[in-house]
Amino acid sequence: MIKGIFFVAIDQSKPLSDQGPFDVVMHKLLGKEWRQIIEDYRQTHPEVTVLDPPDAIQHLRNRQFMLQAVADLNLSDSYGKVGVPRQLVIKKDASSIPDAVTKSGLILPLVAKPLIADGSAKSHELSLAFDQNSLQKLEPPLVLQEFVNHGGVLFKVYIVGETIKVVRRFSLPDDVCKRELSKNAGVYHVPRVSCAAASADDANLDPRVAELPPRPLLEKLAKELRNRLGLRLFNLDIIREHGSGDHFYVIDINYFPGYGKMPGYEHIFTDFLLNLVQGKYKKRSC
Ligand SMILES: Nc1ncnc2c1ncn2[C@@H]1O[C@H](COP(=O)(O)OP(=O)(O)OP(=O)(O)O)[C@@H](O)[C@H]1O
Ligand SMILES: [Mg+2]
Repeated sequence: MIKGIFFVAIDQSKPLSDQGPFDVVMHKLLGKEWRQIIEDYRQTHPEVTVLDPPDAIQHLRNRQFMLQAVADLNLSDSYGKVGVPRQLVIKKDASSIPDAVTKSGLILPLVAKPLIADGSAKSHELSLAFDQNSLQKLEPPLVLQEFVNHGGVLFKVYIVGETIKVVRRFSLPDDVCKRELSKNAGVYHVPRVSCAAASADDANLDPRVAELPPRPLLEKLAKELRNRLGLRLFNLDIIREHGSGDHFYVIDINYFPGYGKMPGYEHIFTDFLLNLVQGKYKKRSC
């Protein structure tokens, strides 16, 4: 029987005083970091199932390491290839960026992403740098990623245990660089396009852009990443390189994404939790 489910979520964009009562009590009374709180709770309550280990969740908060598992996997089969954009980490000193970019061989335009992605608004403020001079206007610590042309469509792949759901979303258009360059050279602040409620499902899109990634490819990718990341509840943002047909890039991985936007989430989640409990009981009775 499921007695209760606690999803411990700390909203990093708000001060602790504005958090829900559970988090505040935990923090204020114990004065500990959230990971330690869960670890301690797990030790003293062995009957409780922790859905995903705190350290594995923490790993996804750093964009330097977030996509490493996908790069290591280097997935390529008859259905397509999955990689990650080439990227460079800049920890400090904005004036060193132009040189570092030249040495790395990265090709402009570059997407600049804050190094830490912790759910706060600031950590999701992205910029596009079009020219060498504008690079020193960026604010480290950050990750610089090559912009991959992808036809303005992104695939959000939701993973809940062994279930996968894919939805199409609008993304940055390929000509954003040309358009912004004609207005003013420099740094363009990227709006949070993929969070917009609008789905791209009904839009009149070029079928070569809109076609979902092949199911067998996604299944293989999800299975491998579940194991490599050690997580069950996450999503992948995937784009298809424009004109490549079957070359995909994972550009972002989020832990416990907004599942409310995943079609059929009520049933999927209920089944996931019930399977978990049944699995636990089976183990106990063996
Ligand atoms: N390497 C890239 N090439 C092309 N477009 C990119 C690239 N990286 C990011 N983008 C665009 O920027 C958007 C946001 O990037 P990303 O998902 O990495 O950041 P985020 O902070 O997690 O944003 P969000 O929370 O909106 O997903 C993507 O949805 C996509 O439109
Ligand atoms: Mg994203």
